[in-house]
Amino acid sequence: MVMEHYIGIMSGTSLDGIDAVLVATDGRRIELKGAVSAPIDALLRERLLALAVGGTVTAREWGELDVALGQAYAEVTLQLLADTGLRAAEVSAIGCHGQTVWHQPDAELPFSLQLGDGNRIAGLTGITTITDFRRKDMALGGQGAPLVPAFHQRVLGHAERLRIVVNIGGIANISVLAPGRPVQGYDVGPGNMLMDAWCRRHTGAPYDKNAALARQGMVLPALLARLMAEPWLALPPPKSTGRELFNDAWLDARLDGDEAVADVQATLTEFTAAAIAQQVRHFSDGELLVCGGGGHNPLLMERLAALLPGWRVATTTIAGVDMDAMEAMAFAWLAHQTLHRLPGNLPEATGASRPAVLGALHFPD
Ligand SMILES: Nc1ncnc2c1ncn2[C@@H]1O[C@H](COP(=O)(O)OP(=O)(O)OP(=O)(O)O)[C@@H](O)[C@H]1O
Ligand SMILES: CC(=O)N[C@H]1[C@@H]2OC[C@@H](O2)[C@@H](O)[C@@H]1O[C@H](C)C(=O)O
Repeated sequence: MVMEHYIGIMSGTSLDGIDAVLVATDGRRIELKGAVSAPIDALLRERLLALAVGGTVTAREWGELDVALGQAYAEVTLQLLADTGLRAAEVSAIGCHGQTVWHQPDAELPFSLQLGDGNRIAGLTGITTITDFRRKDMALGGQGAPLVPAFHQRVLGHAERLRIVVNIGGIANISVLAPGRPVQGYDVGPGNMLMDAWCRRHTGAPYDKNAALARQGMVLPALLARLMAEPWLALPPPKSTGRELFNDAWLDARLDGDEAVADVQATLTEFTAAAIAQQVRHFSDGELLVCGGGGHNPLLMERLAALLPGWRVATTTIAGVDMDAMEAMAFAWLAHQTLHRLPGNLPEATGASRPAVLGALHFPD
């Protein structure tokens, strides 16, 4: 098949910024050609956070955030084109995940909502733009997440070795790539979300850089046990979660209130590793390949290795796929699938009744 260019844009639940990549793909081979990251404007971030924890919002606020994000995604795309020297006409499509502001897969009226106006992206870039990747899967009874397992399988599946890819973004999700078996994939618990929120609340810094704060503290066993007792963690897959569950209120309800800041940070780091390890242990020993920002947290990586003796713990970068580009690459690949009317979801991961062509198309003309 012919190699075509696609752009993938991801701004994840950590709300740390926008990642955009340019790939060449024929659906099977995927080559990374360029990448740009841009911070999300601080005010925009605060407004989005307020929305993501269930704050009251007017239709006007809603529409403004949708447009502001669409504008930001378009600007990152134009930067990527400038950096790589490619013209818009040479890009087949953009796959833009958008910003998740609410995800309720198990409610009576399930939905997952991502903001970022695709009309604006298509209009400003001149490139066909695909958005809203999750709701078709949900319409078919699925969780609408995770969507990356099919892509993980394509780029990191191994003929003989069991590999588990864990994306540690705001939420942590795993893809179990077992030779000769269907891919399994589901969310396993918080990724950086609780660690980031605690650090931000007590130091003002957006995250605990290199685990400096956590290393000053001690794990509090009673608190760790209360965190691990969260019933969602023990639910069988398919399952997905988000900030709607793992937020400040959830943590505060489990604190005594007199804990030292660094001890809570240490305990949250341990909890994040333990919730991932607990799921990985269900499978026989193999390789655990980490992508997403959590792979840059040295304490988290140490704790995963310590909790999983017998597993080789490394980043996906070592296995050949850039850990920071992985998710954006997945949405570039999903755009390829949609444009060619091929399915993007894996029913065994999301629980949907069938594979489906995902997303909403916005043509630039
Ligand atoms: N040097 C570092 N030390 C500690 N943590 C780090 C470091 N670098 C990145 N991180 C963590 O990674 C986070 C960003 O991760 P990432 O970009 O994968 O999130 P995301 O795009 O929101 O992901 P998702 O969509 O999967 O939720 C930061 O908020 C921080 O917690
Ligand atoms: C609703 C939503 O945005 N979910 C994200 C989030 O971030 C990680 C995890 O939770 C995963 O389920 C998903 O993202 C990836 C890209 C996915 O769909 O596979």
